[in-house]
Amino acid sequence: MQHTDTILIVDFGSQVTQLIARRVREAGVYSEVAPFQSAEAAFERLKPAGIILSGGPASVTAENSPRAPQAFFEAGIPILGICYGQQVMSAQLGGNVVVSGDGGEFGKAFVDVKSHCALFDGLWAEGERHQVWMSHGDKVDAIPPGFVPVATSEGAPYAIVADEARRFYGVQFHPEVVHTPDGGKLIANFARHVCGLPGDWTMAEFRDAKIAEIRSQVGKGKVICGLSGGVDSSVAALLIHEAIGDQLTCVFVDGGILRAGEAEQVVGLFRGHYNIPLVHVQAQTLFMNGLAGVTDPEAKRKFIGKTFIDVFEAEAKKIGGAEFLAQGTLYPDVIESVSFTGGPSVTIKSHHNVGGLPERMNMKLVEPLRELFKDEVRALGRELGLPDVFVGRHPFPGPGLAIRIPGEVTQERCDILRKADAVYLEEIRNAGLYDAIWQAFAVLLPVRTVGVMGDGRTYDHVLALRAVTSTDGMTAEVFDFPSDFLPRVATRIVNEVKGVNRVVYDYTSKPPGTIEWE
Ligand SMILES: Nc1ncnc2c1ncn2[C@@H]1O[C@H](COP(=O)(O)OP(=O)(O)OP(=O)(O)O)[C@@H](O)[C@H]1O
Ligand SMILES: O=c1[nH]c(=O)c2[nH+]cn([C@@H]3O[C@H](COP(=O)(O)O)[C@@H](O)[C@H]3O)c2[nH]1
Ligand SMILES: NC(=O)CC[C@H](N)C(=O)O
Ligand SMILES: [Mg+2]
Repeated sequence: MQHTDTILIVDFGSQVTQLIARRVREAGVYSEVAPFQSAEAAFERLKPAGIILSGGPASVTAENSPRAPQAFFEAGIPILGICYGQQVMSAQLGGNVVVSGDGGEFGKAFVDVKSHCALFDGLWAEGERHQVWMSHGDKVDAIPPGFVPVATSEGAPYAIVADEARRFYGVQFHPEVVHTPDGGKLIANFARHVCGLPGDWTMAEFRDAKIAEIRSQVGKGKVICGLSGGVDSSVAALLIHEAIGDQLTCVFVDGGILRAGEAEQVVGLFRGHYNIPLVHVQAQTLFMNGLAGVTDPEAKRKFIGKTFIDVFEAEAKKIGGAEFLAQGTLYPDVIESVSFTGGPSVTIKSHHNVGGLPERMNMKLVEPLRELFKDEVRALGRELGLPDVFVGRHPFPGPGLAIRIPGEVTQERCDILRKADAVYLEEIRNAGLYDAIWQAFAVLLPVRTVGVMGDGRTYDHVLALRAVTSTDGMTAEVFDFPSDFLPRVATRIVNEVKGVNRVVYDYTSKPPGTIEWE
């Protein structure tokens, strides 16, 4: 893709680098992330109007720690260094970085604005104090020639530094995370005001650029698209269909780990709205047999990821072969499974469509949504005219009910969970709460407790209910139901679902919990 008006983000391995890209896109400016190892090539290709250096886990003080290409500092374009990015810029331009003796700053902090710089235009004024989010062990203790400190914090005398002549800025905190309330505006000021970009980039442009990219990747080849009926794969399928028309076949897999009525609903809705060939594969036996005896969450995920691919490959054969497999992979799937850059960030869980993929794949991947977050995909879906029933659906993970049954997954347990989950979702819809919640589901625990029903003793499963709000699935808050709601659901479930005699609610936010239990 050739873009003018681009910002290049150099990734040093931070867990939140893509959030920088997202904030820049929110400011109406296109941006691309490149790992520091290949940043020079990306620079040549994009000819960016500005550069942002990300945070990262390394210490600038360590031997052989990553550096930015020195030529970037001589290119005459604005640079914003964030955390590690600020530290590396300081080290490379003649300042100094030390490991702070008192262990650093982690979490909420405040900066005091000491003097003005272009990042603050229309936003912050001298003498004000603002909340930011810090996560650093090292700090800059001498700034390079040309820089002045423009804001300080308790733990970082150089919380924000600026060299207005060269348009270089460094911040020790993370403006890209929501816990820095004005962070998005600081990044927008950098992208539009400092770099002088118009801020007119839109999802419509993303759509056009991706369609061109898909055409050039696929050529005359055939594509199989794993379609779950979720918003991600539906958007991916539409985009690919716009690009290559009848070279595309969609495949919906029912492995017995779907919710009640889901297969009929998805296949019906999709066939009702679109004229795209859709194969409905019944693979319940294959999945259930393979899951027998598997209790480790990562082993479940890897088995499911591999089995999905086996099914896709078998279907590809039936249509005379397909060179490409399309998936609705999003950025959060990627960041939690593997580091985006192959760099040093840590694996949290193997999403079935990324870290759960088998090592040898016969088909090449087409993943047009790989850089996007869920709410951006929803915006793209609306852009493509996807009906609200698809756009507004709660996310549902590919490994489905299997990762909501800690311990062994059996047909019987899936059936119990399916029933309980359906009651919970029905009550949520009846209460008009579906759209206020980001994701809601039940988890069947491998724990039995004693109860009393009809004067008899019961000894049955515990069911946990979860509901969260979120914008992108990277962080989540517990949903606060009206006080009569959960008791009503609990009563219905215990009365209607044989095998469950106790219901509990999960109050854990993400972090420290994840949304799913496995
Ligand atoms: N039952 C399924 N059949 C075929 N492909 C699937 C199935 N479940 C998941 N996939 C594939 O795995 C990808 C990732 O799943 P994921 O759940 O993240 O996305 P989604 O289902 O499209 O959207 P959502 O996150 O809203 O549920 C999907 O985009 C799709 O390509
Ligand atoms: O397609 C998917 N394949 C997976 O393997 C997978 N694991 C988690 N999820 C979904 O991702 C979001 C974040 O979930 P976690 O906080 O549990 O990581 C939530 O929306 C989860 O439902 C998955 N989606
Ligand atoms: N978040 C970061 O970029 C941290 C930078 C560096 N590793 C430090 O601890 O200071
Ligand atoms: Mg899904």
